[in-house]
Amino acid sequence: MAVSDETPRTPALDVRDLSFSYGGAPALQEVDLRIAVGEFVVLLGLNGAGKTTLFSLVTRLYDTRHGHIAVEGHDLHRQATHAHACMGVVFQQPTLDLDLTVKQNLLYHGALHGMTRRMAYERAMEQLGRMGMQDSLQRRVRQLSGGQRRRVEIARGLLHHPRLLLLDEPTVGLDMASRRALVSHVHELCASQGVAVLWATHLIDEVYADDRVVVLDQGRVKADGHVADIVAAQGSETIGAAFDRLVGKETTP
Ligand SMILES: Nc1ncnc2c1ncn2[C@@H]1O[C@H](COP(=O)(O)OP(=O)(O)OP(=O)(O)O)[C@@H](O)[C@H]1O
Repeated sequence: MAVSDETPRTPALDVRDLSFSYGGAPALQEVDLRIAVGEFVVLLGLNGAGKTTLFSLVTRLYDTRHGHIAVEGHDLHRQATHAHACMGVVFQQPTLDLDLTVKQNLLYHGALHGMTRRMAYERAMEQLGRMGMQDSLQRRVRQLSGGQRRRVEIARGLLHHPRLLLLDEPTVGLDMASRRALVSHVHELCASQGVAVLWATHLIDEVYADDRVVVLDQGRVKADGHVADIVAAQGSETIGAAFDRLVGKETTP
């Protein structure tokens, strides 16, 4: 039987009714979030909104007790290995080994994902090549700039060809030019490699005019839509003003 064009594709990430508390303090409340294959989504929230907690649950650093998470249709609990194989992660705090070379860092990650050295090397060259960083393969990470290190982390996150890339405030500590370049680079990756991306940030200038934005505030999703729709729904002029209104930061004239 032919599959209808209208058959919904399995989302790259499917989060349903997710709640989480630290002790008695709720950090996430009834969060729903679906990301389609190849979609770029900005998770926008102030410090403390719950972005990192959400990442910790999706990457299974914390255990989900209330709610459901699936990656590419793989339930995070019952099919954890498959779910993990489908995701790449760039954490808020850099996790490269500074004393190893770029090559050593990437090949080690490849080994963790069961790749031969040759395959990991070829993929490392492929990913670094996309960023114009092939020449950095033999350099120690310590010798790289902050922006270059972030690119290596993204290359590492993509080495096992995940369908979903999670980035938690990946531009922290970078100057404006490096931030802009990184945001642009990940948008391009999304378009050219069909990778779904969840980009967490509190910086409004990282949002592109046609991005889909999920506004998280005090653990709740306050808005989920494309920039123009959120701006219109809030009766605001800009996404910055709409965001301020949604999180109650609006200043009265
Ligand atoms: N390990 C922890 N123990 C107790 N409370 C925590 C812990 N981690 C986070 N929280 C609290 O949970 C809430 C959400 O924090 P979280 O780090 O997820 O937010 P965030 O949006 O990622 O913020 P930031 O951008 O500052 O990292 C905050 O109120 C925070 O104080």
